[in-house]
Parts: sequence; C-alpha cells; structure tokens
Amino acid sequence: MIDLYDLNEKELEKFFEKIGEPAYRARQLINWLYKGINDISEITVFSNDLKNRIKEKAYIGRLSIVKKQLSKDRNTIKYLLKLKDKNVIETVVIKYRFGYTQCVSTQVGCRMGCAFCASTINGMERNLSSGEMIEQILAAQRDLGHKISRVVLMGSGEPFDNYDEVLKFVRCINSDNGLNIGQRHITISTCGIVPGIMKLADEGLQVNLAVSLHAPDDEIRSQIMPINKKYGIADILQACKYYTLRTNRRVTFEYALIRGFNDSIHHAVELARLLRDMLCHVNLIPVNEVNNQFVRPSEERIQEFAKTLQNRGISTTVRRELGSDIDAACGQLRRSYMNSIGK
Ligand SMILES: C[S@@+](CC[C@H](N)C(=O)[O-])C[C@H]1O[C@@H](n2cnc3c(N)ncnc32)[C@H](O)[C@@H]1O
Ligand code: SF4
Repeated sequence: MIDLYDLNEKELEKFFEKIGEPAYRARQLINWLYKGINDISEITVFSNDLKNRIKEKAYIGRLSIVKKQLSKDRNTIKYLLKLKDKNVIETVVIKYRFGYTQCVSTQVGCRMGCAFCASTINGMERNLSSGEMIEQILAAQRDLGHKISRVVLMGSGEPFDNYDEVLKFVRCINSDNGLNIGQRHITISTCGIVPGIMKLADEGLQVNLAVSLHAPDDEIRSQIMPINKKYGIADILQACKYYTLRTNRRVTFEYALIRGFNDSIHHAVELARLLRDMLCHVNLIPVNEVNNQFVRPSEERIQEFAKTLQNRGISTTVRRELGSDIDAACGQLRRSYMNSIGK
C-alpha cells in the first residue's frame, strides 16, 4: 500500500494514469491532502467509485501523537509521534513573534555518533520517507490549529544521509500546491557531509544551509564528531563557499558551547580566523546537557565568546534557550520515552 503523502505531483499523476484517470486528478487530490484530511472518503470532488479504487492501492498516512510537552513559557511544544511501524520520532514547534517554526526529524535515530547528541545513542533505525516528514508538519498543524511558516531540519537524523527523500520533502512543502512554505523559510542542517552540501548547491534552490561546526579545528572536532575524520573542516568550508557561490546565500555555522572544551577565548579567536572570508553567520548554542559529560559555560563566558567573534566582524547570535525544561534538545524526548518502555 502506498502512503499518498510519499508521492509528489508527478508521481500522483502516474498513479492516476495507472488506474485510468486523467492527470489533473493529482492536483485535485493534492488540494485535499494538504488540508490535512484524515481519510480518502472525505474528498467530496471524487466519486465513490474513484475513492474505492484509490483505497485499493493507497492510504493517507497519519502520525499519532504519543506524547506532548509544553515548555513553561508555553512557546515550545514538543511532540512524540508514532509511525506506522510503531517507531517513534520527535518534532518540536517553536512559537515566535513572526509565526510557528517546526523542527522536523529526517531519520529514526542517527548513525553519525556525535558525542553530545541524544539522537544517536541507539544508532539509526531507518530513514524517514518524505511523506513521514510532511506528516510531522500536518500533525502539528492539526494539533495547534495554526499554519507552520518555517521549517528547520534539525530534529533527529542527518538530512544528507537521506538526501533524496529530504529533497523531495523540501520541494513538496515549498510547492504552492503543497504547504507553500518559502524556500528561504526552510533550513537544512548538516553535520558536514561534503557531497551533500555540493549537491544541494546545484539544486537551484534558495534554502538555508546550516552546518554543525562546534569546533575551531579538526583535532577538537574529531573528538566529538566522528564524521570529521571523513570530512574535515577545510573541505566543509570549501563546500560552503561553493554553496554561497551558487546560491548567494550565507551559511550558518552552529557552534554548541561546551565548558572547558571548545569555549575559550582562544577558540573564539581561532573560529573567527577560520571564517573571516566567508559570507556566514555563527549561531552559538549553550550545549544542552544530555548526560553529565557536557556542561554549558557560564553566561559571562558565552557573552565573551560571542563578543570576541563580533569584534572580529563575524555576525553572531546566541540561540535563545528554547524549552530546555522539556528536554527540547533533539532526541532527548524520544530517548526518555525509549527508556520508559525499557528499550
Ligand atoms: C540534532 S541535529 C540534526 C541535524 C544534523 N544532523 C546536524 O547535525 O546538523 C540539529 C542540531 O542540534 C545540535 N545538537 C545536538 N545535540 C545537542 C546538544 N546536546 N546541545 C546542543 N545542540 C545539540 C546539533 O549539533 C545540530 O546543530
Ligand atoms: S548532531 Fe546531527 S549528525 Fe550528529 S548525531 Fe545528532 S542528529 Fe546525528
């Protein structure tokens, strides 16, 4: 059986062709699908006969909410969602003045093994399909009664380890027949898979690229991110420059500040030197304490680190703490759920 959300417009046209229907049915179906309907029988523009023929081959996927947590300030909502095969994933919605931003998962778990990240503790179970990524947004919209206006691929998983489905997802949610989310309102975050960055640069898209850097040199980075042994910092920065060349977009570097590890002023100076000729922005994130191994620096140190970068001409912000009271660091809610069911 096919999940209809897994098919893009072209594939839906082929689907209808196969059951002897004209291609325009695809457009009609999409209009209904993205309203977030629950069942094929709700599509009033289709005859009962057509609905039955669709049902013989396909269904409308829907993720159920297993758990929902609200931060104290009520601006961050974290959902644990159940997939058809009973795996669970998480997604987070953050309410800003300008609208709702959703952090979407791209895989069940992750195989990249970053030392500070809860998503990778049990490795990777499987890739998510584009439909399962879309369904995360529809589940949140249904629950909130609001439209999601921005999407960041910063949930569990490495987007470029699931490249094709991620790109299909991006094109579907960007389509004006789909969710109509602007390309510039979509951010793909990667741990630095160089071929993925290069490929994305040539897609003709205007999406934002974020790279999880977290260190000013290879020696430090390799200690917490095993992928750095394959794609070192110099290669990553080269790929980012190519991304900017092709898209004219500035790249964001994520830098999780870890006390006594990568948070000294010397590290900030090194980072500034590394990024001095790049069109970029640095986003400092006080590390979310997943286990006792990684501790965030003091507020003074965080500000000092930011100032050091800014004084050297690097555009820098400190990410506002969002929902740290609800295990908002990616993978943490799923992790505590898995623990509670003894997995
Ligand atoms: C979960 S990852 C998913 C996207 C992609 N795999 C990546 O690494 O960029 C999203 C962001 O969360 C960051 N992150 C993961 N665990 C964290 C933690 N404990 N504290 C702060 N940031 C964390 C990652 O480094 C990355 O910048
Ligand atoms: S930070 Fe990203 S790449 Fe690293 S383990 Fe977590 S999800 Fe995977």
